[in-house]
Amino acid sequence: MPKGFFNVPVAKNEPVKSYAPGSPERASLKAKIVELRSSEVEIPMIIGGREVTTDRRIRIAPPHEIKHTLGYYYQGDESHVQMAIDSALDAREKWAAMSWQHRASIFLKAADLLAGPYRDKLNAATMLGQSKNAFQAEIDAACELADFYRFGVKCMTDIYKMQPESAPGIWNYNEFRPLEGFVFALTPFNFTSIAGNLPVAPAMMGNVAVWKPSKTAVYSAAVIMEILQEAGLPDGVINLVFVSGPVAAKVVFGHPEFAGIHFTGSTGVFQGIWKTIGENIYKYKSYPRIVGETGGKDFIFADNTVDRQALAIAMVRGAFEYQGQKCSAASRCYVPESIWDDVKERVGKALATVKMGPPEDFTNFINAVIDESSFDKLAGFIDRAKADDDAEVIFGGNCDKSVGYFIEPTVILAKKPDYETMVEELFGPVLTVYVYEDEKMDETLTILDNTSIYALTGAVMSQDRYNIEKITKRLENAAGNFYINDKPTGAVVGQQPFGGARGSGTDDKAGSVFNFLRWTSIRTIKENFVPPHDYMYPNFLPDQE
Ligand SMILES: NC(=O)c1ccc[n+]([C@@H]2O[C@H](COP(=O)([O-])OP(=O)(O)OC[C@H]3O[C@@H](n4cnc5c(N)ncnc54)[C@H](O)[C@@H]3O)[C@@H](O)[C@H]2O)c1
Ligand SMILES: N[C@@H](CCC=O)C(=O)O
Repeated sequence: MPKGFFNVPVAKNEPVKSYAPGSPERASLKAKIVELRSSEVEIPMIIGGREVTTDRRIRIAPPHEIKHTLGYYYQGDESHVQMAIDSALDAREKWAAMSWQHRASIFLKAADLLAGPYRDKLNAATMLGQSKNAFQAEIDAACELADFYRFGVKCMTDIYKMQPESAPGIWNYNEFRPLEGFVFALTPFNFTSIAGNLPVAPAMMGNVAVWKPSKTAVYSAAVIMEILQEAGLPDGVINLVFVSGPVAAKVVFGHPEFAGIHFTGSTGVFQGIWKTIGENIYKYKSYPRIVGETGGKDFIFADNTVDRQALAIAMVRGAFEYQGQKCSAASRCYVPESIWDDVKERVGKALATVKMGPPEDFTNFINAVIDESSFDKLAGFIDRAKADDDAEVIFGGNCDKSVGYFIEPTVILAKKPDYETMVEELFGPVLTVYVYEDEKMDETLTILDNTSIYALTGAVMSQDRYNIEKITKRLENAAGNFYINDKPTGAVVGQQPFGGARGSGTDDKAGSVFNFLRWTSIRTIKENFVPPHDYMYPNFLPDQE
């Protein structure tokens, strides 16, 4: 047990490196990319700390160069999920009993390893495996993941400090127990940091986990696991399996010791999971914690006082960084008629300079979308917009999957506010603009609020403080992360706790104390120092004559 009340190192955001021409980090990252490209890796599952292979070897290719082979991973089946659960439960007692400062040390060390000696490897794996440019890999894989681990330790200790009052003669305290059972971390392809955070946040609170990453992010997941093992994570605390979602779901959600899910991904998948958990509720020892951050239809709303150049850049960066594959990406924009021609020209000017191609060429802003099914889905929306009277493709619109899954940054002008690309999450480099009549601002805000099922991120852009205040209030429930005069992407751990409501998730705010509270079951203990020796209250005594 700890012999002292220890302060943890002060959490600070990991500084973002520039990768500018001539910088040492640029040379070192480029060398790592060459190294990773030149050898094919074999990626096993990691169950109970052991490497597990199968006879199903799946090829991994960069989305931007589908003929190149980065390596292979081994696909498991139901037996591997069961094995992962068994290993997690075997590790549970010892891990749950470990002093919190030793748990903290492991994750602080992991943060330093990934921000230091592993920075290039994790960034390069993210660039090659998920087709991210150097800057986008840096803010995600290196910085956001290091932030998740360092601020996670702060969250854990802030929670441990949450203690009740004690009246004279008694002592009350909260004990923050891990959940009884195992946690399932089910992670998406688009953020290496999210994948690395979802199994770790419960583990920091003393839980054990089964982690199933997206099949299109196995390459970087393996590096995260390597870092955690090097940081000293004991065997079985986090078990990495490569199986399909439904296979994992079948075993995990039928298990009596299933204690919680930490999910990030699409809304439909989360709703299906919630339903399955509900149907199985009688099987579980405890009520499982259900934490899910899901889809978005994120917006920018501008009025006619807006700084037009700032709006145009927010549209381009907010919609097209990482090919729009951020849950936070601006995908619908409302612009008043009086300024639209000017804004359109500025957006067009910026897009004319945007380069598209593989991330190995650091001058490319746009890389490929994640896989063929995403490419086909996006191309379908764009083709329909080209043919539809209710829409017009005003920029981009070309799609080519001959070398990799490339889709030009595309802007669609919607002639009605509920055109399909104003409503549905596309998850790609497609921004839809609706031009409203200046005098119909209030009506347009109502439309915005009612157009989609989501409420993840949104931005108001204006220079009129009355409008900023009014719109911020009016759209109170339209976004869990709301921005004023900024793009709606790029939330930083410790600064903008992240998560949405409505169809966008349970809004438990990843990387914050609100999230960490979900991974503990509090036992409150009361000790009475001098217990009474008589059952009588004073009022039972007879009146004195
Ligand atoms: N709100 C947020 O914080 C946030 C952050 C990142 C991504 N996202 C969302 O994630 C989505 C993009 O990521 P994705 O394409 O990897 O999501 P996805 O829902 O397709 O997959 C997420 C995970 O669920 C698994 N899965 C898929 N179908 C399943 C099923 N039937 N049963 C069990 N598991 C299943 C996948 O294999 C993957 O590991 C977008 O909708 C995006 O908005 C949200
Ligand atoms: N921190 C990121 C999270 C994006 C999720 O996909 C952002 O705010 O853009």
